[in-house]
Amino acid sequence: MACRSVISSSLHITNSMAIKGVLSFVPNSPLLLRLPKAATFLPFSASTKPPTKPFQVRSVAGTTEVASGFDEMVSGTKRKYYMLGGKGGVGKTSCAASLAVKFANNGHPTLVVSTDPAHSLSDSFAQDLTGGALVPVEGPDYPLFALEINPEKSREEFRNAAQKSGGSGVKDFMDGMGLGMIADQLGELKLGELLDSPPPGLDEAIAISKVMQFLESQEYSMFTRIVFDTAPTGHTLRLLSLPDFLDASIGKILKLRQKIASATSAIKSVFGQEETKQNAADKLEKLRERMIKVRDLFRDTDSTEFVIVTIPTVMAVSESSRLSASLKKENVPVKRLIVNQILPPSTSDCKFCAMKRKDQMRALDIILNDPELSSLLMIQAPLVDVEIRGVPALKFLGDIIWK
Ligand SMILES: Nc1ncnc2c1ncn2[C@@H]1O[C@H](COP(=O)(O)OP(=O)(O)OP(=O)(O)O)[C@@H](O)[C@H]1O
Repeated sequence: MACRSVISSSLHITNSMAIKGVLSFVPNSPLLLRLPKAATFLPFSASTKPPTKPFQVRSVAGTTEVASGFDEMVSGTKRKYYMLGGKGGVGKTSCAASLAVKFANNGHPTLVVSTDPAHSLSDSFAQDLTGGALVPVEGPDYPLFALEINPEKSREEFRNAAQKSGGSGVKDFMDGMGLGMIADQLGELKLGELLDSPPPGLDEAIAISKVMQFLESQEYSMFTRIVFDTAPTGHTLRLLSLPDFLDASIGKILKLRQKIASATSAIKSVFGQEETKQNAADKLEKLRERMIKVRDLFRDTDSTEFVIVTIPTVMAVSESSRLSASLKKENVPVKRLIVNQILPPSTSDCKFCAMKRKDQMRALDIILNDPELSSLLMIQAPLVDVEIRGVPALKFLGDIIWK
């Protein structure tokens, strides 16, 4: 009974949404888009108390809507990086994919990359993007390519290669992955020995090394906008603090190596061991320096921006606030906050919708009073009444969010 009432309420949400009918599926035909001539829903219904701060200036809907600053995001031909991140399931992929489509429709050859081990870019574009290579996305005016990096699978392949043909297999595999640099740096550390207990964060190292590949290789030089659909908050922060993580991992690697060395060769001269360790340390230090270069790039306000995506719930807002604080601590530029899946005011007597929206308004109020989040440009994205899949739907969402 309870279940039935939720289902009927959900249907009610769909029917009562002010943007209902904007996206409609016709069986056996492509997605039809009927773009609204003018958005008619207002940010607040009479039944919900508006947030205490002047919310309208940041509203996506209604007459007082303010742009997300897309003009600034799209201007200039110098390469720019956008990383979208936040709590799991809030709509990071949809927002990242819609931004990539928008860039590609506004003159930028664009690459969208997923570093989330649980990829959903393929689902979002309704296209198979797996395989770890660049895949062209059909539809936008300018080239749009997508890349899903699967760090866990890569590690598995790495392990297999090592088991099959020892050191050279590892080297070949790493070269193929664009990781030759890491192989060179770590070569003397006998990576095969470490595979049974890979240092924590190897996944992130693989992902970041792909980023380094973008920066250096000719193949990627055409892209003037690179959009990252990042893994949920925890992973993102580890990725951003990679040089620190490497410091810790380097320590672990050297300790492990020391253990192996003392167990297998008790008679080695102390001098010889020290020398090898010193070489290894030097090489790892070089690797760390390269990672620092990447870290600096991600902290470069001219070329990089981290966009936090959230939904209007207290839990998601709390996590976003912590993420914003951590990013600030890491000196990563953050300007925009997307609040996704906002319900329009209920135009019916649906109690569920009214309650839900009231809750959402409270969460928006918390954002506006949050010391970490209140200074960000808040972009509101409505909950739309169909799943956002495929380029036309992403274009539609992008035209709402990125103005
Ligand atoms: N504004 C919206 N209106 C309606 N549905 C939405 C909206 N934004 C996202 N969705 C839907 O919510 C689901 C989750 O979205 P998405 O995959 O973009 O989230 P995510 O944060 O990337 O998730 P994950 O952390 O699992 O990767 C998808 O089915 C997507 O179509």
